[in-house]
Order: sequence, then structure tokens, then C-alpha cells
Amino acid sequence: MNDAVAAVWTKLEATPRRTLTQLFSDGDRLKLLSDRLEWGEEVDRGEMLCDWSKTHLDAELLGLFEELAAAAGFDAKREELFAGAKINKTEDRAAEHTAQRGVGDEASVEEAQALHQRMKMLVDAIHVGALGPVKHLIHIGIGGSALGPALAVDALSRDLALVDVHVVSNIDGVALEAAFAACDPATTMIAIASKTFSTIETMTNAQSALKWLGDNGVSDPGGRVVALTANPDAAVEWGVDETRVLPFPETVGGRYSLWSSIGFPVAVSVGWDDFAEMLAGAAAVDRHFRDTDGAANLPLRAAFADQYYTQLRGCQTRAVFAYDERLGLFPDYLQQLEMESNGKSVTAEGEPVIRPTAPITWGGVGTDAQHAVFQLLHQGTHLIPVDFIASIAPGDDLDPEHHRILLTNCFAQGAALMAGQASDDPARSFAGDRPSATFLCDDLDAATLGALIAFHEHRTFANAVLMGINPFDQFGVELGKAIAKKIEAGGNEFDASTEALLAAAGL
Ligand SMILES: O=P(O)(O)OC[C@H]1O[C@H](O)[C@H](O)[C@@H](O)[C@@H]1O
Repeated sequence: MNDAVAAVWTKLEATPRRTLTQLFSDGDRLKLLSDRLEWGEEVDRGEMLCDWSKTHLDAELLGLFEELAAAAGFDAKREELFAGAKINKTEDRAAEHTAQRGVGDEASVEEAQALHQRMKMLVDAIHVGALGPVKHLIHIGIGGSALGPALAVDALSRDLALVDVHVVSNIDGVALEAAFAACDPATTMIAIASKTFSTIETMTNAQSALKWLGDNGVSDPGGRVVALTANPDAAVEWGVDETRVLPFPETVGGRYSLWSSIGFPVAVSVGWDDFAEMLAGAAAVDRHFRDTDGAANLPLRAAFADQYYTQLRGCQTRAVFAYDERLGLFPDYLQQLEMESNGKSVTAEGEPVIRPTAPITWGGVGTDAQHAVFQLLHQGTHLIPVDFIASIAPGDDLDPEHHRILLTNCFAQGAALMAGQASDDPARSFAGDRPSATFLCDDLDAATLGALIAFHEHRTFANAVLMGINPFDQFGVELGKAIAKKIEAGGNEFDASTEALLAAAGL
């Protein structure tokens, strides 16, 4: 940590601790902390009201966090991100997911557009039936090659899916069998999604899916396979026809890859126009993040709140509740984005960190979660900052009563967490002063989903810059994989516990 950053932290630590109720009596908090994020001119609809007034941020803290961002070199790092500089130093590569949305280094944007064009041709060919009848797509991938597609397909294709998509990630055959049971092999395509095209779960599932097609009367199973990868040579070597390999650049990180050919099942499910809208919504947020300075930059402001709670209030988790059934997979998606990016113990310079890094991200769907885990949020001993996400327009066509109750519950929870309630009976008293932020979209359409995801990508990046860490590598997932390989290979000695488990399972 440089001296300038340390000096700002010293000032931040000395800031007074006012309660939320006191802060509300201090001044116009909505003016200071409630803002609209717009999707820009190209996308005609779309705004998200972002309200941090129920957090402990105030004008002094915003000012100090702006100082922190300056001391951490935020502007320069952001410029490097968008310029395609090699900011992922440990892997010696750039992080160019924004170029997939049309914002970034010119050559990278052009390359992304050309690859998208190729992907669009295949998607359109499927939709017009040029590849024979395709009613089902089994998308096989894991981690970043599955979570984004699963979220987007689930969120956007509820009304009408052009093709029925099943995302399978787990090596547990139960997952793949469930997809087989739901698909007719005669009308099923398989997408193998793997940046490296070497992940054992994905390659094993892909083999089994190919076998399933062959065993069930498909004469040319290989002809039904599409590969989505940054390693096209490996896909061709595996046996995928070159014309069905949809590549994406190495500089797009796995958990940032929904916008590349990894988004193929989204386009197949909802159509190219909606996929393009999703990119456009994300691009609008890219431009906001690139062009807005200080606390007016909303992903950066979100990171200020995150840093406040993690560093100054000792919060070890943060919770996200989508009051929208269509965003049921959003917490899962966010967990990988935030925890795999920022769950680190060393700085970007390789020094041990001296402050906590990413909190544990968790969450669920409202109102379900209210009846399950909110007890702890209201009366437990942990302080947990909460994000609420909701849409003004309903996702259903039932009696508007459903959506009214959904939204009123969402807003009531934020109010209750903040206000608390005094009672003579300790078991019935609520301390209150528990923070939340609310993100209220006009409508959960494709552009909004793109914007929402891009907002969180940039929030994650901003947090990383403020903490001085590299959010784009993930070496922490490697050790377990290496040990699994050793076990597979046999003949290795492990600790007594592991040996006993292996013996008990007959392995
Ligand atoms: O896309 P793949 O190369 O198959 O990788 C799939 C996933 O596995 C890895 O273990 C990483 O932790 C993830 O970031 C990645 O998204």
C-alpha cells in the first residue's frame, strides 16, 4: 500500500460514526446519494434508480473515498482497462470484456465485432432451420462459461424461448441426465463452452453428451456440436468442425465472458436482437464508468460503500436480494464475479495485503428469503450490508397485486433494517441502523440485464483498484484441481484423512 493510500485510510478511520437515522436528519440524503443510471441514447428504454441513502455514506466519506481513489491511481488504472493495456500482470494479459460490447481499444472492438458477426450467422442459421430442426440446446460449461449464460437465459427467455436451453456445469452425471431427460436427441444441439477447452468437467460432460446423441439414433453426433472457446485449435483437435467453432479472444476473462461467444446460448434462446440489446445496455454502463469522475461514477460509488463496510465496519459478508424471480441466479453469478476476482491475499505488486479483501457475497430472492434468512439480517450479531434489486415493471401478467406486494415488501425490508424498533422485550427489539442500497430498474429487459451485470463488473474492478489488487487472475482455484489430478493418477500418498475418505469410497 502506498503512503498516500495509507494516509487516506487513517483519515477514513477517524470519521465519526453517525447512525442512519441521524444521517437522515442531517441533510438531503436523496440529493446526495440517490441517482439514476441511464442506458444512453442508443437504447431507448432503461434507467436504474440507485439509492445509497440508507447506507452510512455521507458527503465527508464520499470526499475521502474520492481522495482514496486518487491515491490508488484509479483514473490511470481505468484508462488502462479501456485501452487494453496488460493490467492482468500475473497472466501478462489485458482484460478486454468491454471491447466485446463495443467500448475499448479500436482493434479489439473490431475483432469482437467480426467474431460476433460469425456467431450471429450461426445463430440465425439455427433459427431459420438451416441446420435442421433445433428445439433444444445443451450448453456445457462451468464457472464463467456457465454462470452468465444460465443467468441471462433464465432472466430473459421466460416469455418465449426460441430454443429450449439447458445449462449443465457439474461433473455429477445427475446434472447431465436431467438435461437428457428434458431433450429430444433428434432435435438437440450441444454447445461446449470452455475458454481453455481443457476443463475436466466440461470435456467429460461433452463426451457423454456426444455419446448420448450417438446412442439415441443421431447418425452424425459431431455435426451437432458447437464450440465456444478461446482455444479454437483444441476444439478442432477434439473433433469440432472448424465452421462450428466460435472463438473469443484470450483477453476476455472467463467470468467476464458472457458478452463473447460464451453468450451463444443466450442469443439462441432469445434471438440475436435481444443479445445485442444486452450488449448495448452493458456498453452504456461502460461509457458511464469510463467517462464519469468521482462519486458521480456509480459503480465507483458502490465500491466506496463496499469498502466502507468491509474495511471500516468489519463486515465479512455482503448480501444481495433480487426481488425478481427472473434474477434468481444473480447471486450465484455475483459470487463468482466478486469472490473469484477479489478474494485475494496479495496486492497487484505481489505483496501481502494488510487489509481484508472481498467479503463473502451471498443472497437470494425476495420475498422467499424474508421467510428464511432475514431473521439474522434484522436481529443477528453480524452487520451485513444488503443490496436490494427490483424492477418497477412486473415480469408477470397476473393480477398487479402480486407485483405490488413484491415491491412493497422489498422497500419495507430496507426501511425496517434501517429504522429498527425499540421494545421492552429484548427478543422483540430491533437495533436498526442496518444498511442497505436499493437498485430499482424500470423494467428487466435485455438492456437492463446487460447494464446491471456491467455495473457489477465495474464495481468489482473499482473495489480491486481501491484495494490495490489484481481482480483478473484466479490462481486460488488451481491447487484443488492439481490434487484431484494426482488422486486420479493414483500412487500418491495423501494425509490420513484424505486416504481414509478415498478408501471409504472405494477409490
Ligand atoms: O472456461 P473454462 O476454461 O472451461 O474455465 C471454466 C472456469 O474454471 C476455472 O476453474 C476458473 O475458476 C473459472 O474462472 C473458469 O471460468
